[in-house]
Amino acid sequence: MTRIASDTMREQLKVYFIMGSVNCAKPPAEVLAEAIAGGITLFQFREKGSGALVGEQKYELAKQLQHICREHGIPFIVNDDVELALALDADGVHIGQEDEDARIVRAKIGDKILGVSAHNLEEARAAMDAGADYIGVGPIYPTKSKEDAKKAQGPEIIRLLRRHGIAIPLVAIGGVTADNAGEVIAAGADGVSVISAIASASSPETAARQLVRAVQSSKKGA
Ligand SMILES: Nc1nc(C(F)(F)F)ncc1COP(=O)(O)OP(=O)(O)O
Ligand SMILES: [Mg+2]
Repeated sequence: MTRIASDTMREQLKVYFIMGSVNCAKPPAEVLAEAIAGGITLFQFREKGSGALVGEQKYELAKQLQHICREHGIPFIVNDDVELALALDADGVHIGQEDEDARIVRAKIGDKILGVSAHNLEEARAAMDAGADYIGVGPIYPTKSKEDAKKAQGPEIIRLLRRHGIAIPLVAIGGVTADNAGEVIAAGADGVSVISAIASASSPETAARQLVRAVQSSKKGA
């Protein structure tokens, strides 16, 4: 296995759905299947926050969601929990600044996809040096999906990183919706990552489809 090519990573980042059981009004498997039908390009299992599953229940839910992703050719990324990602042979992991060191995680996961959160130029450069395949930048807008989220920075942070030569695949996260996705792509993001915009929607399929359209039309306009 070799590391994912940047162009392939950029394609996969287009509409990146992140979810766990606490984010879903309907059964998570149903929400994920609908999101995939709506055209999401990547999925992250993020079982976190008050009421999140742990242990065997968390493992079983992850396996169930990974199976749905595999059936539809959608890469399955695990948030934070590197051991779970290895146990499931997931396609990759996402870690933040407060999680395990990126270099150590890269050594553990070999050529699997490694995503790293970055909030500024220094963190973005460090993530690249540590071998990240993409960076998650945000929160761009205020978010209710992450209890300890930092202050929203707006699309300007994306423009700043690109202006300083940060060319790595980059996904914007934090309060992104179909209404603001266009300005995030125009600022230089390769894709958008969402939790509640899809997970809390009455129709996750429609919500995903609207995000896909918003990203595609912004890229066409580029
Ligand atoms: N989970 C994430 N996924 C992304 C992605 F790029 F994938 F969109 N970007 C950022 C985060 C946030 O990661 P982190 O700062 O560790 O907080 P948490 O573990 O609570 O999510
Ligand atoms: Mg984390």
